Order: sequence, then C-alpha cells, then structure tokens
Amino acid sequence: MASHLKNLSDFSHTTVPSGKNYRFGIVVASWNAEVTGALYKGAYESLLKYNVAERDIISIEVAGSFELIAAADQLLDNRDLDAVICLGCVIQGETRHFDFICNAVANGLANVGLKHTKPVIFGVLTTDNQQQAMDRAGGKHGNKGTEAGITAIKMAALKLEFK
Ligand SMILES: Nc1c(NC[C@H](O)[C@H](O)[C@H](O)CO)[nH]c(=O)[nH]c1=O
Ligand SMILES: CC(=O)[C@@H](O)COP(=O)(O)O
Repeated sequence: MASHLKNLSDFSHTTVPSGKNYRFGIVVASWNAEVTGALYKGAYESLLKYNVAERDIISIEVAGSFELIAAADQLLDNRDLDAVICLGCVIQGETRHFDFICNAVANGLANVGLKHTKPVIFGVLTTDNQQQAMDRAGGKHGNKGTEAGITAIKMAALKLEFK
C-alpha cells in the first residue's frame, strides 16, 4: 500500500512476537546519514521494544546502499543470525545512477537472503527527493526502520511455525 495512503508504521503491537533469544544484524549505509540514522534508530529501538537483548544485535556501517549487499553476505557468512536488517536511503540525482543502484541493491539483498536461507530485510528508501525520505524516517509516513525491525522479528519467529 502506498505510504501516503496509510502510515505503515501503524501496526498492532499484539501481532508482534517476542524477539527474546533471537540474534539480529543491522547494516546501515552512511549516504544520506540524517535519514539513515533515523532509520537505524527506529530499527534498533523496535528490536529492544520487543525484548531483543542489546548483546544480540550486531550493527555495521557501510559507505552506501550498494555496499549493503556485501556486508549482509559477510555477516551471514560469519555470524549465526536469525535475520539481517539492511537500511539505506537512495535519492534520485541527475543521472540514471539511481536506477542502477536501486535495482542492484534490491536484487542483491534478495539473493543474499536466498543464498543463506535467512531473512534479509529491505529497509532501503528509494525516493525522488530528501523530503520524501525524511517523511519515511520518522516523519508523517512513519519510520521504515521501525517497520524493518518488526518485520525482522516476525520473520525470525516464522521459522518456529515450520518445526
Ligand atoms: N547516490 C547514493 C548512493 N550512491 C553510492 C552507492 O551506494 C555506492 O556506495 C557507490 O556506487 C560505490 O559502490 N548510495 C546511497 O546509499 N544513496 C544515494 O543516494
Ligand atoms: C543514486 C545516486 O547515486 C545519485 O544520487 C547520484 O547523483 P547523480 O545521479 O546526480 O550523479
């Protein structure tokens, strides 16, 4: 659903399972740091809110959204995690570079998740301008970082349904 139609950060707390005993990675891109910092705050605080221990959260910062792919892959190669949250903000510039970055990151992160059979949460804003990004990083359209954190917990809990 388009964000402007509903604040996607409005969710029922009763449907979020406990995150206790799950381990999460958060990878955050430094490009557009004012936005990605707010996304990170939302994701981190959402994990704590649902009982994830601070010791069970490993955070990594990378240069740009394109580097989220390699970092998520390396995290899952080297750490036993239940999910990895990837946060970035790609804002349209003058050239088609935006298109290549957005497509590469979306496809790359999806493939990392499939490679490791682990949830890799796509918390990357892809906006026309800075205002749209700010609106989705704690503004009028909520915080996509918060949504990513909650999605990570829900996906981690999902595996229990298959046992
Ligand atoms: N323009 C944005 C970028 N560009 C940088 C790339 O993500 C990457 O770091 C570079 O191509 C070197 O590999 N990254 C963002 O996260 N957001 C942007 O708006
Ligand atoms: C998404 C980008 O890399 C983009 O912001 C870079 O800007 P430009 O297309 O003007 O070089």
